Amino acid sequence: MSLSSMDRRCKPAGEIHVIVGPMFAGKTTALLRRIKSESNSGRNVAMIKSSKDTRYANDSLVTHDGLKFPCWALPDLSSFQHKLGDDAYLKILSTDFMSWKMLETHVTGLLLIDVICIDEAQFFDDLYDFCCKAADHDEKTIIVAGLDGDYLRRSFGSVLDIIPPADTITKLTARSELCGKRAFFTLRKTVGTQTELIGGSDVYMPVCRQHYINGQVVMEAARSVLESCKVQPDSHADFAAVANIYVILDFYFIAI
Ligand SMILES: Nc1ncnc2c1ncn2[C@@H]1O[C@H](COP(=O)(O)OP(=O)(O)O)[C@@H](O)[C@H]1O
Ligand SMILES: Cc1cn([C@H]2C[C@H](O)[C@@H](COP(=O)(O)O)O2)c(=O)[nH]c1=O
Repeated sequence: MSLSSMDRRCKPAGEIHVIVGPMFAGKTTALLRRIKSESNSGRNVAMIKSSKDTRYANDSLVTHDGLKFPCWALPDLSSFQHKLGDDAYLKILSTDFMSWKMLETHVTGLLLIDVICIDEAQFFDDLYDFCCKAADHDEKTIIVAGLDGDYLRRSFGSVLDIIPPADTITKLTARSELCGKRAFFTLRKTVGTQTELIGGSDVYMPVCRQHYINGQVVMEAARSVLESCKVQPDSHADFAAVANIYVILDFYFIAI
């Protein structure tokens, strides 16, 4: 069998597109733009975000400047197909494209998903398996947006794992809140050290490389002062230490 006749028998292929960058870079805004253009081309789109993000209503995706779109808030991606219903998800049940076309005419009114957008991808542990299955076997176009790195610039969740099977990768940048230069990183302004900490501009700011390095030094100092407070609770030294943190932070975040 020639390659071109095999091609004709093949099912149409899916796609994976990945959008990464720090917080406030416009990843969610880019997803919304993409949804609009896909819907304008007549394709059915589903939007998924993580149910870990409880900042906004569970049924909407909201950008940092307030744009909204209805979405599914899910704890993991494997529950998507289950919630949506197998018929709606599995646009092509049969291996044969023609029999799908026949089936389609009988399933009127059923929402058949062509494009799946995933926001906050860093929170989904099953990202790799879901994206590969959906694109390779189920012919979906998957558009993934998420943080490539956490506040310590470590790889975040499984986002980097889907770079190899992706068709395209876009790294967006924000504007540094401290100097206006291009911001590649997210600085955490609070002393918490857990990797996952939901928040917006109250907790994080986008920064350039220089302000990331300086800011990390300041925050690490603040964290160790607070850590030392835990050793001797209720002492006068605690208040002095906490006061010091505010002086340092004031100096860094306001004076600079
Ligand atoms: N430091 C900031 N605080 C709040 N909003 C910001 C800040 N920097 C940029 N923004 C706004 O956020 C928008 C991007 O929001 P969004 O698409 O939700 O970003 P992301 O999903 O990458 O976090 C920008 O267009 C800008 O208007
Ligand atoms: C850097 C960093 C961020 N997070 C959280 C904070 C927000 O809830 C989301 C990112 O949302 P966005 O759409 O990209 O603005 O992730 C975190 O948990 N840990 C981190 O290190």
